[in-house]
Amino acid sequence: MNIHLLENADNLSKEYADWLVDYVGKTLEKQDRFTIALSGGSTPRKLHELLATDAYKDKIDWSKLHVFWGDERFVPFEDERNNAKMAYDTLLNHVPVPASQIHVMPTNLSPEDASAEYEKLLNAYFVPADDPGGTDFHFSFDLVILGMGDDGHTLSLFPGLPVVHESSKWVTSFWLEAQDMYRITLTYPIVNKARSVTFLATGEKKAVVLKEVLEGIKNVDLYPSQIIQPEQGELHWFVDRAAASKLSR
Ligand SMILES: O=C(O)C(O)[C@@H](O)[C@H](O)[C@H](O)COP(=O)(O)O
Repeated sequence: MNIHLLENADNLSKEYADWLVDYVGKTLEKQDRFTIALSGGSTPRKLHELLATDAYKDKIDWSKLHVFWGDERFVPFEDERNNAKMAYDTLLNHVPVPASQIHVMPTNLSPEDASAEYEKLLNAYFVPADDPGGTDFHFSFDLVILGMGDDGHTLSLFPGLPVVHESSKWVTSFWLEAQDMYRITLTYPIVNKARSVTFLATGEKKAVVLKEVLEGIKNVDLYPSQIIQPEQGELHWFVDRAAASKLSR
């Protein structure tokens, strides 16, 4: 695991943007597409806005990006809570990713149909045609960007819910009582097959839970972020000083 410790949220966005430019560039020297799953929440906003500035826009070959989401609040696209809307407003409306390569989690179908359709799409992207059962399938996304809630959740894997352990599907949906809405989310097995997984966590409200997630006893029901452990890929945590303030190292 790699921990990138930055002074504050602005520095973190800049460090992450530089890391991303480098990683996308190196990956595209070896292959001609880059698959990325974006996160919802508020933390990635600054990063998105930075990537959309003139200073960064031209450093990434956006035409090669294939964009997905890690999870979605099951509200219409126009709703301010919709994760895809946030990403369009802050980044995707400002950079030239071909529309056919942007794969929003649908919220205009039933939650079950939406997750089944998204899973089918991921299958088509990641399971080699000569290995339909996916038995020799090593990697999914080139990059998954994740956030972590103050309660230790990531994606829509919330503490104490069965969805944390879902392993028979890559995408699932469920009713989230606490927020009075359905959620659609990637599950841990497909995320753990990514080549690189990066968490972004800032602010003192995350300090206690970050310590538990990184240094505490493993208990994924209490701290679902702990279930994210790439099998063969890299795990990076980008944290600011406030979020890291309780870590012992
Ligand atoms: O849709 C969502 O709510 C998420 O994708 C969620 O997992 C998010 O990443 C964390 O809650 C962190 O959110 P913040 O960045 O706002 O702290």
